[in-house]
Amino acid sequence: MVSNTERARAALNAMKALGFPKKVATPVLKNLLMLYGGKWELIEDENYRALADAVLDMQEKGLKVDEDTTGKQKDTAVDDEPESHRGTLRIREDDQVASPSAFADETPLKRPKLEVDEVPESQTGQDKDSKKKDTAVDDEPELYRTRAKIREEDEQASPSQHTPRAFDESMLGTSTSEANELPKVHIQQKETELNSSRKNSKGKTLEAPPSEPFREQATGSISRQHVSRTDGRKETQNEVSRRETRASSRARQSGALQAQSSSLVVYQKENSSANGTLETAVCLKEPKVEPGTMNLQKNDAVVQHSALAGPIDEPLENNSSKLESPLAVLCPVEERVVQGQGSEDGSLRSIPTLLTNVTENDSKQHEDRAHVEEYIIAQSKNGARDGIVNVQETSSSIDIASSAAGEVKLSLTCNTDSSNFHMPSLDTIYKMVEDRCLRSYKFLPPNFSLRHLMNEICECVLDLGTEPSSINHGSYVKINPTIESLKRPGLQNVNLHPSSGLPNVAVPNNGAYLNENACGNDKTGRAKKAMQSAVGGVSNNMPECSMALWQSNLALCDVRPTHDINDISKGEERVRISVVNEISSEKYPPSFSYIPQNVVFQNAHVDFALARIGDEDYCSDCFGDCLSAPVSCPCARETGGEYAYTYDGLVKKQFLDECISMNRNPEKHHHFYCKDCPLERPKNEANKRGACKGHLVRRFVKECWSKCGCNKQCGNRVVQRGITWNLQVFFTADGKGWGLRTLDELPRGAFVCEYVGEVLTNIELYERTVQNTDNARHTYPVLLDADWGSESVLRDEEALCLDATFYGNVARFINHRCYDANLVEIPVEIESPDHHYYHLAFFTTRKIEAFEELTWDYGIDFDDHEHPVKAFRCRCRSRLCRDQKRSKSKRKASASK
Ligand SMILES: C[S@@+](CC[C@H](N)C(=O)[O-])C[C@H]1O[C@@H](n2cnc3c(N)ncnc32)[C@H](O)[C@@H]1O
Repeated sequence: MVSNTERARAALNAMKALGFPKKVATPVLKNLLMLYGGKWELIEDENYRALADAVLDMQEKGLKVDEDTTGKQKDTAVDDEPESHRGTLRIREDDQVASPSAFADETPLKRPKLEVDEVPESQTGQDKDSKKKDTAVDDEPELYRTRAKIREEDEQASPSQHTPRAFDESMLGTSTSEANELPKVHIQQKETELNSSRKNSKGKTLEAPPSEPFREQATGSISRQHVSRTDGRKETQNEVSRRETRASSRARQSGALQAQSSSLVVYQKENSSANGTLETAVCLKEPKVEPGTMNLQKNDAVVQHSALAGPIDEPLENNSSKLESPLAVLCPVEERVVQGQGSEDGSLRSIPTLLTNVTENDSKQHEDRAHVEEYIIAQSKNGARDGIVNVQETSSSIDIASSAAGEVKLSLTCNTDSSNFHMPSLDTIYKMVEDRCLRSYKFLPPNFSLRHLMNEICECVLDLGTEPSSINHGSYVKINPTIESLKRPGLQNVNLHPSSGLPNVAVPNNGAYLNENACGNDKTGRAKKAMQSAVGGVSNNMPECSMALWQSNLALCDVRPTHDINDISKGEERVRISVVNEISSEKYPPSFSYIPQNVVFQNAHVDFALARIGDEDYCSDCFGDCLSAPVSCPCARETGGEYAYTYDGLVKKQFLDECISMNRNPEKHHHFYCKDCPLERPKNEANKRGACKGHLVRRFVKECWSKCGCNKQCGNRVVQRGITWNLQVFFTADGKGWGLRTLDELPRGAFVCEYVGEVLTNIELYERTVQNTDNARHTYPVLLDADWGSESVLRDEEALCLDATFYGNVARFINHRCYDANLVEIPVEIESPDHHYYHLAFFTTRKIEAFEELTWDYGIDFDDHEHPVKAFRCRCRSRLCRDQKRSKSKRKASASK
């Protein structure tokens, strides 16, 4: 028996003979082997044709990338290219639609073919000439010559198989019998490209009667490829059966996975040729097999394919009764929400379907699992799609189906008016969804990846579905999350983020099974891992986009603690910050991510460039401790030439008094009124924009920093050294929830902590609060408006605030106290001399006893109903409580009426 090593060597040698170096061919071979589930015969078939094609595809892809990087290069390349190649580029450029390659980023094997295998009969003489010229071997780029060479070898190696020749002139004029032997996918794809290219590159459509569906496709925006015959000729029965026979034998080799997809090709082709309407499925992957004839159950799937099966760009037929679906994708009858119904207006409906395939090599027990993502857009007239596609009348749906053959399919159905629909690239979809999730849920760990989540979902379905106790082979899970439903509040007892939302999940047949196993009790723990990996390993910090499946299971499982009660900062601070609750049974504060320093959420402009720090803003000449120097350095300029701190690291009395006074009696201090207030700008849309309410002009402390000559122990560096006192998060006894207290006695003027959170633009904050339909309990965001008066116009990205709701430090636990709070916030400049961004540091307003609660005055106007965060009923118990005063005056007013 020939060993794998020998087979690999032989394959690489064959590639070498074709001019592909080992280092190029090796990774492709590996990929292919994975995709083929270790079936060497598929690779060796036809003198390694599949491998050669894959290598070529990869090279071709590389070529396109190069071309696309510079416009100039692109133009030049196009001019020298054969028409067919040019066409492919044009499709991308002109139609602004993701090209096949755009969907095939994951693996070169996903790239569709670009061969000239056949030209439609309707092609004009002029076209033929130009085609001949374009494809003449002499004019071909090396890539094409190599392809031609492969084809020649193929023919020599297995002439009986009628392997198509590339760039054979005899194939350019008409559909020869030889050309008819080509795998249909190649032919039709090529035709599409040719037609598109001609139209796009020469500014006119040169061929084909408009009645042909593919013409519409090539010029429209919905789809770039399809697999229908485009020569206006219906396939003869002989051709169909010959093709099917071929496919059948190939399918036997390659297994059910390939055959499943292939069956669709047959179906689509037959219907398209019979009908010719614009109902198209686009598959962006190249099959190595032809339409198959596996004995599949009829299930009317709109789109089916596999990692190994190829571009299926054929028009779909209304009458879907002939459409065959994979054996395993059996939709329980009760799950067929809509059968054979169209959109309400009867218009075309586009159904982007996202598929993730997981191929298992049985013998290796999951070792050679290959994940391949594919993209298909299917369009069906009048929604006549009964079967596995679950059509929601008004919203989108996601269907998951798994097969005994190890295939997991996720299909996403979106109802839309398709008249101006064009298919975006998978990557742009991922990006947009991630951006939206981030905007809506605010709580995605930085490494959250939708792509990863998709793969993990498939793996989980597969793992759970292949558990011995499972009864769900061929089962069908229906999930209908819309962005809105994702925002719905999460389960209360799950201890997830308060703003978590759940998609609606229906789990026919095996709901109980999933509940038992999805919490990580399955053998592989993959379900739990999926959760964690999708959100960056923090399972309990699940964002709203997590699936209800996982969340409901969490409720039944022992979940990981939300926080470490010994140190809520998880070691991020210099001191440990413990958590205690002596009042209620709530063990931990609600989930949030602890960060010791501010992080920019998205659009905030925060510039730490050293070059921006001018001579007047740092002390290059200082050495050691600036406070000990005989003369104050430039860093003291901000505080009138005197440092703000004492040798003991406390804020000096005079400066502190001034800051306290500003907080307690803001009306006595200078306010700045913007002409165009950034706080009012976002209200434009709602026509609620009002006049600037004024911003208190505050005093800043400026600390020395990296550009300065002094050392880290310099007395003018306090806030940047972080928390030094022992603090504790505790549950308050007076109904304020969690709070922060000191375990040490604190002197007056001591730095306690900084308010740390996400740096948002005010627009982002506005969007957050407006979108906060589920009333997530926000901590109080703080405006960084202390120096807005120094700018004539503040751009949106410079009008910033801090929000600690989702990411923050201990300061998020500091409760409010009206007027006589024991902490005062002071703006501190550290890294950046511009005051759009600065640190907000809390200093003690008086001596504070150990175990005293720390408080600060949020500056709430309890009558201001426009504040982003709805005011609470104040329980500060200060004699000067503004809320109490308000209540009293309200009571008085109503009593006097
Ligand atoms: C920044 S958080 C403080 C931490 C919060 N207590 C907790 O449990 O997470 C602000 C929230 O605490 C509560 N809070 C703060 N000060 C309060 C006060 N004086 N009276 C009543 N509730 C207060 C309010 O719910 C407010 O929205």
